[in-house]
Amino acid sequence: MAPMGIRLSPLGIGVFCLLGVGVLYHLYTGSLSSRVTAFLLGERAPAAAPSAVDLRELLAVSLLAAARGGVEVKRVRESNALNEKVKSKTREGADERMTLGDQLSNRQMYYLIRNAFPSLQINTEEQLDPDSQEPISWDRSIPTQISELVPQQLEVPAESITIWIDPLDATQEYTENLRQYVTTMVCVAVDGNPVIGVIHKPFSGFTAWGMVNVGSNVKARDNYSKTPKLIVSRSHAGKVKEVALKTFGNDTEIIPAGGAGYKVLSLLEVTDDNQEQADVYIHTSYIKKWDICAGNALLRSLGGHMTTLRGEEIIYTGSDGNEGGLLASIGVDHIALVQKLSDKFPDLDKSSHK
Ligand SMILES: Nc1ncnc2c1ncn2[C@@H]1O[C@H](COP(=O)(O)O)[C@@H](OP(=O)(O)O)[C@H]1O
Ligand SMILES: [Mg+2]
Ligand SMILES: [Mg+2]
Ligand SMILES: [Mg+2]
Repeated sequence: MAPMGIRLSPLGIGVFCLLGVGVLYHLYTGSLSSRVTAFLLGERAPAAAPSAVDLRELLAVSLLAAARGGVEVKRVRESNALNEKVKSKTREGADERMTLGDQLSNRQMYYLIRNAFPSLQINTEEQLDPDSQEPISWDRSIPTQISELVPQQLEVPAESITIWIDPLDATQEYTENLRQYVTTMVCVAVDGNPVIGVIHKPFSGFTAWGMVNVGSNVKARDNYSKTPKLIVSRSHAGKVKEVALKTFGNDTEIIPAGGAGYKVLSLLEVTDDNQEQADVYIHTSYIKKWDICAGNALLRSLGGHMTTLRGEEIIYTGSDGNEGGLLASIGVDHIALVQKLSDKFPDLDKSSHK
């Protein structure tokens, strides 16, 4: 009989003893004691550093970022207050322009991704003012088109990821009000390989995305011409026409167009008005990785290729520049194209076509 007339049931004693053993075990292993200590000291428990990131989440946030950036791009263009500046010169001496559209889109896109994934490496074209951060957040929802395609998490180590953002591709054409060429782009590279690409057209609302080995919302066309129609830069042409005509013949059709994103879309079956079609995209001068990474991932997700003119894969880590020119194709023999180029230009090297 217990004191003061309380009777302890044997079951109650058993449960109490088990709880006691559990508490002692947690204290011993330290997990509870550290949490109790943190609580007593008023500390917030540190969030576990996420060492793995779900690629489905990265695709979802990339789509949202491209769309949010696009809203700014469109709004600024429609306001007609572009606040255009020359920020620098290209190696060839052309003006590199930047507008309020580039800057505001950059801020939205960068902080949306940065706030959702603070530990990831993000490389974006425009500079950010650390004093005016954007308190934008992502609700972590994954669109059904993605979750249906990939029901399971696709985890990769956070350290393996590099994100490339082009907040406004075809700035030159944007300033000329050639709206069809303008895109916003996000790319996710894993160990330097382009894996997720998003290209969004702000003025039509069209978006193309692809994830390598997973799928895409667009397709390659059914047919590509054996005498390829080439698409090239209209504002940073360099020696591309000379190279194109000498390689593919003087009768080759060449389409000058703005934007690296736009030119990749021209190789695909795209249900968007104001989108020309071509068979091969060639660029002979220097170009930055944020201009080409999304298109590279998108093409790869559909079985296409984007390489240097020499056929080398482009690695999306480290320096932001691509030196070896660009050759992009799908549905044709890419190696044969590389061979054709090097037959005509045996001395084609990293510096000869800037
Ligand atoms: N020689 C060069 N040097 C630097 N950037 C270049 C370049 N050629 C093209 N680009 C960039 O690549 C993108 C597509 O160019 P183009 O329309 O001439 O094909 C543009 O991106 P932005 O508009 O994002 O700056 C442009 O600035
Ligand atoms: Mg660009
Ligand atoms: Mg840009
Ligand atoms: Mg630019």
